[in-house]
Amino acid sequence: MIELKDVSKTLSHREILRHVSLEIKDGESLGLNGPNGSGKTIILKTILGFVRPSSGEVLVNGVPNRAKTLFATAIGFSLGEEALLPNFSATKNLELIVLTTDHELNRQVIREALIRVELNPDDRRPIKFFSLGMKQRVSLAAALINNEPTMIFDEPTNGIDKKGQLFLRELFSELWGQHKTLIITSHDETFLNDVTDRILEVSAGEVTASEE
Ligand SMILES: Nc1ncnc2c1ncn2[C@@H]1O[C@H](COP(=O)(O)OP(=O)(O)OP(=O)(O)O)[C@@H](O)[C@H]1O
Repeated sequence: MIELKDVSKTLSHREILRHVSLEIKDGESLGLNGPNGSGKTIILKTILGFVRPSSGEVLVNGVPNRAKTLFATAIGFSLGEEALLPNFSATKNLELIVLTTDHELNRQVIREALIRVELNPDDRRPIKFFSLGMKQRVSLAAALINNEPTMIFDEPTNGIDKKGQLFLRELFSELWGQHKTLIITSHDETFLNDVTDRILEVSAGEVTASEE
C-alpha cells in the first residue's frame, strides 16, 4: 500500500504539488491523467523518494519514505529516456539500475527483461543510437527487471507505435493478472481506461477523482 498524506512541494518558489492525499492499494492499477506540467511526474518521483515533500508524508507499505533508504528500492520504475544514460548500452543501463537496489546483479534476468520488451539483448550500441520507441522500451524493461510487487510507469506510450501500443496493453494486462500494484501516467485517457482500475486527474498540482 502506498499513501500520500497532505503532500505539498515547492520548487523555485512555486507550489507544484498542493495538499495531495491519495492511497494506492496492493494489486490496484491506478492511472494519473493530466496536462503537461500538471505534476504527474513529480508525484511519481515523490513516491519513489527522489523528490522530498516540502510538507506532508509518503508511506510505502507503512514505512515513511527516506526513513531507512534515500529512495524506495522496492519499486520498479520507468521514468522515460531522460532517466537513462545515452552513452551506455541498454544492458549497461539496466545493470546500473540493478546496482542501486538490494538485488544481486543477474545478467540472465536483464537479458530476459530486454527480450520481454522485444529488444535484442545482444545489441551493444549506446542507446543514443536507438529510436525514441526503442529507448522507451529500455525504460519499460527498467521497471520490470527486479519483478517488484509495485511498478511505476511515466508516460509509457511515449514514442510507441500502434503495434507497440497493443504490446503495452498486453503487458499491463499480464502485470494486472499477477496482482502487481501499478501506477501509470498518461495524457491518453482511453489508454488509461483500458489498463487501469481507477483514474485520478492531476491539475496544477492538485489531485481529484476522475469524472465518470
Ligand atoms: N526541478 C524543478 N525545478 C522547478 N520546477 C520544476 C522542477 N521539476 C519540475 N518542475 C515543475 O513542476 C511542474 C510539474 O512538472 P511534472 O514534470 O510533474 O509535470 P507532468 O504532469 O509530468 O508533465 P508532462 O505531462 O509534460 O510530463 C511543472 O510546472 C514543472 O515546470
